[in-house]
Amino acid sequence: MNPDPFPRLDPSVSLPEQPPALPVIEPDALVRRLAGLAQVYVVGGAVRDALLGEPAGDRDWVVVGARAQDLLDLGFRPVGQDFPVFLHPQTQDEFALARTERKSAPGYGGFVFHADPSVTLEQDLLRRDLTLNAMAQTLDGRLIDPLGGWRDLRAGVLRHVSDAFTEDPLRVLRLARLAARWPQFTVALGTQQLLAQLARSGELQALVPERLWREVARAIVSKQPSRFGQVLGDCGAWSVLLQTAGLPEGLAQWSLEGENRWGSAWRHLDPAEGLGLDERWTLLWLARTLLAGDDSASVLDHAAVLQRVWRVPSSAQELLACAARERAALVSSSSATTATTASMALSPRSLLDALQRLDAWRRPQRAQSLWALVQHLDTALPGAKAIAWAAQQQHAAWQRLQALDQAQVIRAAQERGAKGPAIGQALDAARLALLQQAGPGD
Ligand SMILES: Nc1ccn([C@@H]2O[C@H](COP(=O)(O)OP(=O)(O)OP(=O)(O)O)[C@@H](O)[C@H]2O)c(=O)n1
Repeated sequence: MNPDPFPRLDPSVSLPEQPPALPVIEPDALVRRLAGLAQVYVVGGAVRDALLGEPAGDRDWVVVGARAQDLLDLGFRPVGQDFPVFLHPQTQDEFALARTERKSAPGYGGFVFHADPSVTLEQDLLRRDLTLNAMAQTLDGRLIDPLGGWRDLRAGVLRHVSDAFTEDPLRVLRLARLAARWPQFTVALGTQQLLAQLARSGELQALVPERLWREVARAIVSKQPSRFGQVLGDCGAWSVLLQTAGLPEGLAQWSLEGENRWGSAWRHLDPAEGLGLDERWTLLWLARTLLAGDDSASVLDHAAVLQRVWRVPSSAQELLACAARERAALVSSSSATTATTASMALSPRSLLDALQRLDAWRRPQRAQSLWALVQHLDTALPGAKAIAWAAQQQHAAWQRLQALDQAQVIRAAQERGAKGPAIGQALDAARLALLQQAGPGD
């Protein structure tokens, strides 16, 4: 039997029985005026993070006892028509009228809101995703926690507030992303069932690519990214998301024939300190490619399609494309695929070709990213040693070539009457000569 690919980290959150005092919020003039005519509360992640003593992100507010016109009169800006959320004109904080909501049709548009001054804070908290996100605080620092958010935070449990959790498929990804942020947290049993239900429901197909990618991206750079993959894999959402983006079923499956290739690929990201989003994203796919064995050629092609569907930023797309090209070049060079590193010394010509493929002179940062990320591949994976070794040689060649006075080479070529491509050829020859002096794989 395979060892557990996801050993739990030591619990790092140890919280007292009673919630700590929350900071008093000093309202600005506009919030003070609003608080003069309605009750205002901070809700959601800002309260949760303050209780954990973690740096808070954006502040979201709930306003009870006001009408949309009251906020408009004060100068708040509506975020959309018929949606009871407004932006503070200076801080850009979101101020939402307390509301209840009900799903009336599949997809994103299908919500009916009910926001009027009679909706209470407790009713508003009930429509939220997780208990630990359904806490509020008053300006003077009083915690309002009718749904057991503190209890679950202390116990390290990600628990849905109500069955309405399933009304928004993004919540699957939000939950998985929070699990990656606090890897020691568990998912409550009933919540696991709702995740699986959502994965089966067809609702994940309606996710807007930008929102989907935003969650994936945040998870990839969080504390233990493999927990994100694991939570999505366990509930079946991962395969649905990949298949929706066009991956064939066999490649999209979270685990196959007793093997969990996706799980193993995600695990590469856990110790990937020092790597940014683009590098980690590429590492995930490269690891999955090497784990694919015979199917490996198609994995990176499918990745290229998926990242267009998910609107992955171009810098990440380009890095993955570089990895795909380098891998193809290595596979086609038979010496590089043999098991021993001694036989994998790349010739000066092939090193120079690789630097050109990587466009290393114009995009040195991207080449460095590729060289760095492949060092995180598990060397037990077929082909991983060859890739890491090739990257080291390319990096060493690149460093050696920094000694070349390119301006001088260009001047000398011009003095000989060279123009256009001939100058490029002169540079190439000078670089090759320098690498040859140093010897292959030196
Ligand atoms: N799909 C969603 C998105 C948000 N919320 C609720 O709205 C709050 C604010 O959402 P958002 O600002 O997107 O996230 P936070 O939880 O505040 O913070 P994080 O950035 O960690 O997600 C959440 O805490 C949660 O109560 C929800 O119930 N369902």
